[in-house]
Amino acid sequence: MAPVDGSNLRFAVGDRVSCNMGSDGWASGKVVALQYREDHWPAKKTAPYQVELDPAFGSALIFAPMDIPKVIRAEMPSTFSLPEDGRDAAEVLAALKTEVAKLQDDPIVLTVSGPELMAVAEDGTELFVPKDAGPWVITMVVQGPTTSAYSSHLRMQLKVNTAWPKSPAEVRVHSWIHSPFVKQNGVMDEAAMAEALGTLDADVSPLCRTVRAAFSLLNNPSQFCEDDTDSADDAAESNKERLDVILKYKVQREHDWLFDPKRAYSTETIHPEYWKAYCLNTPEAWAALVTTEATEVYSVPLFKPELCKAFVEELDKFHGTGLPARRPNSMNNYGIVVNEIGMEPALDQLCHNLLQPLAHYLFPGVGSHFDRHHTFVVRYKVGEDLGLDMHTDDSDVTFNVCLGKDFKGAGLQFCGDQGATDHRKASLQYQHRVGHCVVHRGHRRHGADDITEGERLNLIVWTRNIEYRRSRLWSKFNIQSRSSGYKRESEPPDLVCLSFTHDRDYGVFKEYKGDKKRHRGKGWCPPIHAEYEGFMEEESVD
Ligand SMILES: O=C(O)CCC(=O)C(=O)O
Ligand SMILES: [Fe+2]
Repeated sequence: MAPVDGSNLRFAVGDRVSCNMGSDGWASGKVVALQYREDHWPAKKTAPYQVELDPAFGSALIFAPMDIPKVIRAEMPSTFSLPEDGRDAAEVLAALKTEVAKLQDDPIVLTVSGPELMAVAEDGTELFVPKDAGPWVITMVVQGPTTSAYSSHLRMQLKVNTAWPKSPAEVRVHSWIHSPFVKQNGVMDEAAMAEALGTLDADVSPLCRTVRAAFSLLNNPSQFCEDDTDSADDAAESNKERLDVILKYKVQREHDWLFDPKRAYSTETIHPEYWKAYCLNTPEAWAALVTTEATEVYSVPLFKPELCKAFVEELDKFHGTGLPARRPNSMNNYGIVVNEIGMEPALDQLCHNLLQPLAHYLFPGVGSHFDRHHTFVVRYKVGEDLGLDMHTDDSDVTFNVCLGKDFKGAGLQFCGDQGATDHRKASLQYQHRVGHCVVHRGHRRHGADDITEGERLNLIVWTRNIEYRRSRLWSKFNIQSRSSGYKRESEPPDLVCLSFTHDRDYGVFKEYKGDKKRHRGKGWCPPIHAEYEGFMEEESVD
């Protein structure tokens, strides 16, 4: 056990450190105390460090529960630190280009592009695109060996800064893979990467080694999980289950081309107006295409009717097989996550190639780069799910495309941004049109009105941008910071904007019917400090 004075610890009071904040990435700060204790802790419990985070991270006082590199480490060099070996950014970029060319010869790398400049948010600042000094992003599709639980193609990105290769690349896995080394946001665990890099020969280029290291962590997790082989086994099992469904369904597909990244979303299937704007990719072309439905809510024609029809037929076919489907979220009983039935490679192409430029035009910064996408279909029908309660999405930019079939009702009601004074004030009732896509920010409150006739299926793409989630802007809308950036509501809510799942005053305005009763008294909105004048909280039981 470490002596109480902390002399065994790696850092001293005043040292600059980075702390692992889970899916929020790393936050910088300085050590302010050693062997920290809180009064309510059991007698012998201490945390090795208390750390004061920098103002960019809210100046919070946190503690590091363990003195290990996964939890706390020496402050990482900033992306913008210039190389210490006398090179300038242009030289680093040239070296990177040579390395990328070598990657093309690596048999596990199917495609590679970049390096491209990326928008970043260093140390919690706003998102911005640096002019020429990096960081850069390299995008790849890598092939897993067919015998492993990870046999699918993996889309990955490497974020590389000007201190490369001294400062390692951040590896992001965009494809949905269960791995003990891929964090919730898709970033590969830095300490595990360092360990895996240490096992590889130094005679290949640093970029090839990075890819190889990531590959071995994903493919042989048990080799690196000596103390915890269970988590490696569980992850492998989950991958296997997922791939089993994909393989079983592969031989039963109605429209094989819908799964083909080269054919699914092409000039044959994409609405001609959208295709035109996409090919021109100028602000004028996008402006001519986009309809502004309300502030920050836009719509575009996206799919041809043939594509919508084929999509709906494919989903009907999948439902008919009885294969297990993963539901998109707890609010939806009949939708499915389409990445889980084998559509991920084709949807990657829709998302990263076709939708990305539109998002960049509509929401520069947050929409300028997508990391992961979570893509699913929602289904509403009389006798099944009718509509969707008011909510915000766990996405940064959401695309919602109506696939059909025939239906009445089912408007999409928009209110305000989470944490804004008009969060629960109505702003738009959007009417879905088959083939059209509505685009909005994830933090916008919205919900689907009940369907009154027919059946409705919509394809929903939730995109996420890791850099944005590291920025100050994100902490404003982040659910966990409800208590900080959240503004006081200006007035009582509009009835259409009330949520039976989230609101503390739903019962004051509306009756909880049927199954909704279980939510009474469990809401969080508005947070106490953001209550409007005259706010009354509902009684927690009937
Ligand atoms: O039904 C719709 O159109 C909206 C669905 C939605 O907002 C969601 O699934 O997050
Ligand atoms: Fe939503």
